[in-house]
Amino acid sequence: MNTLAIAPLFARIVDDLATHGWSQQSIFTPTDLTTQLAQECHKRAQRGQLELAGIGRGVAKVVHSGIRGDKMQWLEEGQNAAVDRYLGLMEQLRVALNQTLFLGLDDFESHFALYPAGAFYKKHLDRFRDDDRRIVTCIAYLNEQWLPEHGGELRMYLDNECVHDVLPQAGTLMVFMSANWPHEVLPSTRERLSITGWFLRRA
Ligand SMILES: O=C(O)CCC(=O)C(=O)O
Ligand SMILES: [Fe+2]
Repeated sequence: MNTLAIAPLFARIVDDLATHGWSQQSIFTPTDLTTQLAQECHKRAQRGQLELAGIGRGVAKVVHSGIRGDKMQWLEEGQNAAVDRYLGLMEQLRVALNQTLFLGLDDFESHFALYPAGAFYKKHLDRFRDDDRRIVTCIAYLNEQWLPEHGGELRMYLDNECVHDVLPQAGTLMVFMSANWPHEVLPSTRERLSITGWFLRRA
């Protein structure tokens, strides 16, 4: 595998994905960027710009609070410097994934997510029944000083009935193959912020 031109952080993610289909990086987004992204997410929430997240896509989308209780807003380029910087990091990761794993990823979609205390997202796969473009899931967590007693873990259901829990700690990036790993968000005792995104393959 030729990973010579790829920065070590991205190379580690690529290697993890190639060997076991997921990667957890506890120091991915720089501290200043993480703080700015959390501030931007809060600002949008205060302005009432976040909407209750749904299940499914387009006309098939329904809000179902028994399945997920987060609020979200899709990210767009050119609205905020921190968001643009984050999208730039994801673009570097997209190029690294294509160079090494030949995934043919040609787009990235992502949204801020805010889980109020007590909210959760039940076990699911990140694929819609009628759309298999989502290939790789990436989640960046924005929560300073998250402690185990706060709950809110991302629970990954791995092979052989094993689970792997990830604390939504600021700076952590979780990356996994969207079709392979069922996962859920456990309820937390405090508000939980993140950016969830997907690398997409051509339709
Ligand atoms: O925030 C997380 O840890 C996971 C979110 C998730 O599974 C999703 O939005 O599909
Ligand atoms: Fe998910």
